[in-house]
Amino acid sequence: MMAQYLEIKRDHQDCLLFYRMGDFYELFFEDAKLASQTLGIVLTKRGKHLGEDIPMCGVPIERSDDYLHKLIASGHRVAVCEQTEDPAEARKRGNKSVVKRGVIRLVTPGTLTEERLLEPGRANLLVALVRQRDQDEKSLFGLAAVDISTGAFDVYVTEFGALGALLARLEPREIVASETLLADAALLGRLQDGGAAITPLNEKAFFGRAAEKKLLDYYHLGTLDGLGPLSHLEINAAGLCLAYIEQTQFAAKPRLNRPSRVETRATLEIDAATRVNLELTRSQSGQRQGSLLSALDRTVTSAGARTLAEWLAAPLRDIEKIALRQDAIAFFVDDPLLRAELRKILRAAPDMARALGRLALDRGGPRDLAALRDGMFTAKQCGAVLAEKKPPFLLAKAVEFLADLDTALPQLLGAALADDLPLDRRGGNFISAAFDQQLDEARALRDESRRIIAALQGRYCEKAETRQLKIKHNNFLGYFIEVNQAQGEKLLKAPFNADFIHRQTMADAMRFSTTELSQLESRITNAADEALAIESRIFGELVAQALDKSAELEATASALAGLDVLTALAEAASEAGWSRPRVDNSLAFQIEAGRHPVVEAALRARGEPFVPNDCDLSGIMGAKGKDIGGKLAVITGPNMAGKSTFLRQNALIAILAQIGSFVPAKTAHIGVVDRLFSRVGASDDLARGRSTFMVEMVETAAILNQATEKSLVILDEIGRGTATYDGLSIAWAVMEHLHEVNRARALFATHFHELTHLRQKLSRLVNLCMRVSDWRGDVVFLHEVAQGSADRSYGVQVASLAGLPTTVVERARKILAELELNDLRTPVERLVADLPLFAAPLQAPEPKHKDALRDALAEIDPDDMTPRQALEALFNLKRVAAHD
Ligand SMILES: Nc1ncnc2c1ncn2[C@@H]1O[C@H](COP(=O)(O)OP(=O)(O)OP(=O)(O)O)[C@@H](O)[C@H]1O
Repeated sequence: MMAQYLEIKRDHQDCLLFYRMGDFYELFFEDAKLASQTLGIVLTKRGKHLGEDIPMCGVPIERSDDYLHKLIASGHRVAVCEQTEDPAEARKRGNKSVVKRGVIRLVTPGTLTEERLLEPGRANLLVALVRQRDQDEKSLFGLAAVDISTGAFDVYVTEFGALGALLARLEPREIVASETLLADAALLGRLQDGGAAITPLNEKAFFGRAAEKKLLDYYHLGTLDGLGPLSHLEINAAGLCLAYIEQTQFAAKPRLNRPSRVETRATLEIDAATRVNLELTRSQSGQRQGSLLSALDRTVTSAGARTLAEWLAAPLRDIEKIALRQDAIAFFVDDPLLRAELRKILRAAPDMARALGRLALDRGGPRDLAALRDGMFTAKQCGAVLAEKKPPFLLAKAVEFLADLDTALPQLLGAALADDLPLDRRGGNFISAAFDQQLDEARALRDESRRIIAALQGRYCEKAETRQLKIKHNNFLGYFIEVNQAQGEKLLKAPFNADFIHRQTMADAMRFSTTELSQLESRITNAADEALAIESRIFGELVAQALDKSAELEATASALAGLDVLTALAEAASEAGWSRPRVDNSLAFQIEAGRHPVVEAALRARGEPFVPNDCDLSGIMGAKGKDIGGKLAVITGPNMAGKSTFLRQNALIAILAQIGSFVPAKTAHIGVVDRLFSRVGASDDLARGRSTFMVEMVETAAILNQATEKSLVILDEIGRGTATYDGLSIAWAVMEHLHEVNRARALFATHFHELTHLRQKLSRLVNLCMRVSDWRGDVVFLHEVAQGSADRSYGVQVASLAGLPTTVVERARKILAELELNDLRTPVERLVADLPLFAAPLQAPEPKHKDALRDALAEIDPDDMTPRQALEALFNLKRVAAHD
């Protein structure tokens, strides 16, 4: 057996091997040590290898999902090795022969399907990445994202610059890419940012024609035209993904939708840093709690929760699509009774997509079939309730689809499945009585035989003249008669031994059999086996029928999820008094009485009010109706006054508006934002050797390089991580660039009050400040945003509120008074007047030094030169150097 183990293990070095032995998966050698440590289970030993004890540990089959969950969560991959033949078959080859085994599946983070291994409210994406360089050596990436638990399959094409944003949006659990690609350190760093498992693949076999063939075979197509227009990059990425699925799933074939192209330009692009800063799906500490998603989520199904997370990760840019969602939400806001009724029905909707995914992989059970049945009925019910009203377009389409749904399958499942369903199908008893005549007969025989056993026990008691006789069952002996020692001695003798045949003597009992009992046993076993075989056949037939309808089932599941999200967004909007924003293609950004949904909810929980604030960054039209660009608001005010909250709330309102949701504001008018950037708060990235200041500058650079006049930019205290004048100068130049070049709508919070003087130069700059009142020397935060600039920072007062020792606070007051006396601001005012506007030297400066020597060197190709040519080249270089 060890030889077999070692042979299988050799092919799966990068996985822990779960080796099936009876009712356990056993692990050996290093695998056992690792698993026992990770899982906290006992490490034992079994036999010897090369003279050494073999470490071993095991997990029981019925709890293996829990153990798998822990191992995957701690970054391991697991190869599941099953017995591939009946032990009886192996015995036929001789008593010592080993049962055949083989790996049937690799369990990796991106290929999970089991309910207990998956997060209900989160997609479980596997991403395959390929690269292509164009003539300019620019990289383009093809990316395929598959969720084998639901069948979702999307393909994307993106540039390196936008790759991080796309990955941050998708949040894959696992990324597969070629070894060559992963050798690129910059790229690898970007892939590692999201914390996904990274799996290298030897790619050659999967590209080009091989990738095409993978797709054709998978979908049984003769030509790729059936998949719509896909580029080579998309085909390669999809092919790589399918290749990895094959490598991990072996014979099992997940049900996957056909790959569909997603245009990244159709959605609001939000880079990874901004997602983290704005705490969209997770708070800064990594929890769901405290994020926008958790404050917003009123969904009642897991599929709905996943869809909401997807919407929030990819807000739209198409104003028509946004309006369709808004119409549906408004409809539900206006009809709370209908909303409540639908939400009540939806609460019973099971996770159809994932149930279907498991059934397709032959990992499903009776409850998965029931999920399809219940899901279909729920969908029909929702459709009927909605049809009574006059719903807007998006919902009317759903009603139409649901009305046409054929109920033959759920009816069949309804008739076939028993009321109480076991989790596992192997034990049978999930098909209801009266569904199949053959099954009923086998079951009757099986159950009747059991009654006969009970009667037999009574008869044998009489025959053996004892009341202590029992008929029992175990796997080794089958059915047997058990009596105590004294009775056993008696049965060994005449006349009893004519009927009772001795089988086993135990310490305190003896076991017997009879010819009659043996015959009965085979009848019982046969009947039970037959019943099980029939149930298994019926299960297979039902699954086949369900899979035949998989496209319809999938569409039903997504209609239910969509309904859940739309009613949930209406629920959130009604609860918190949100309003429908006006979203168009202008450069407007006008929020009246906006609020931060997460901070407001936290304050409300503490019984404190949130102060709403207006914000107007709307673009200014130039002559001839041409947009000149958005406004740039500079916000000053003390720490703790609410600057960051104000900045973030406006970004969140834009995101909510573009997912089609209502927004926490009295009114809002937003011109669609193409990209959202934020540089908020301090964080360093020591793992990648970047200080706080460096991270800040890298993120700021990305903003200045990419923001357009349709973007929204949020900058919080740029330049504070370095010396005052360096910081001020950087912040100054950044603002000029934003105003003159990017022309994006922007909010800029700063402690450099000097920057407010730029108002004189920059026409679209507005100064805002957080109002505070000074009460007997103490600062009181009003959290109100007002026009104008803050007169002072109140830093010392805030420090005193934070509990700095009084001596330090007093000393700081004195120093501040000295500094103010010297009036450091005067030179800045002068600078504003004197410095030419940023626009003047906007063209990139000429390279400092034209390097002729370097150019000459670049032209030399040593591989292509004779020694004589090399010598000439050397002389030439000396000449160039002399002139330079
Ligand atoms: N509009 C508001 N209404 C009521 N409370 C608010 C409001 N805005 C902020 N707050 C409260 O003030 C606290 C501080 O806000 P915030 O972090 O936005 O201040 P800040 O000016 O950015 O401070 P710092 O400069 O120190 O980062 C918040 O945690 C919140 O409790």
